Amino acid sequence: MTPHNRADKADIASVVLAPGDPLRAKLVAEHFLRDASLVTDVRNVLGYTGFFQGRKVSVMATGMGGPSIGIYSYELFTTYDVKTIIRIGTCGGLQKQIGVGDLVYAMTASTDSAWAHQYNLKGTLSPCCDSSLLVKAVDQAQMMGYPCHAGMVFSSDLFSSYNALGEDSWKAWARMGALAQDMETYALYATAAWTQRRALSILTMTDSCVTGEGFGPDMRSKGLYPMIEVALHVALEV
Ligand SMILES: O=P(O)(O)O[C@H]1O[C@H](CO)[C@@H](O)[C@H]1O
Ligand SMILES: O=c1cc[nH]c(=O)[nH]1
Repeated sequence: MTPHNRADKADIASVVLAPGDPLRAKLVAEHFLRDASLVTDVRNVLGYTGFFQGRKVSVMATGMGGPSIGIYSYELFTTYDVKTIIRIGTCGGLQKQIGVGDLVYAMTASTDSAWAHQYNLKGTLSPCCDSSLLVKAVDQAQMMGYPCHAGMVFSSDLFSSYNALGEDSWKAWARMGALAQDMETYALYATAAWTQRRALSILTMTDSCVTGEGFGPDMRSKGLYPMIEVALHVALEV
């Protein structure tokens, strides 16, 4: 147990899928896992453990933003000895070739946060995903016929245009090649690096900053199924 997780250590699998939204964790447990049970609900941040094709898998929400996923991932990697976290998140699209619903794999993350200051590095940290997870996820998407893009994502402390620079705040990051914007990948990858564990962020592009297109309310759960399917099949192989 931790201040943020009431599960017993044995109740958390060695691989955890990690959406921001607690209700997405519930959806994965109810629609994709067998024999899933709720193992933690501290602060209504829901975590479940069940089985996917015979493999024990946990799915636990992380909340929104680096500090929030930082807490949950740190506790999972250390107290719970989790080996692999696969984030299943949504993102804003920063490039025109990325369609609404496409998968974005974060090879590395850039950030506007001060997250890496804690490590006292004499430079700039560019944390990256685990390459073996990335290769498996690319293979899975190709086999399943889901469009996917791999590259750098921008993990911000701020949601999209909710900031003083407003609507065009993402453009400098897009020019530097960021595929998409989320809020958690940087802190997750840095925490995985610090604890010497493995992580991959698989994101679904739900809101294009380029075109203004996005998922309607009905697609905000069903439209995430390809990402969930890919993540679960990657989990089978780790
Ligand atoms: O859909 P999730 O996983 O929460 O991810 C994205 O959605 C939230 C913002 O709406 C942020 O957490 C962002 O990173
Ligand atoms: O961070 C996010 C997540 C979803 N959509 C966005 O525009 N930004």
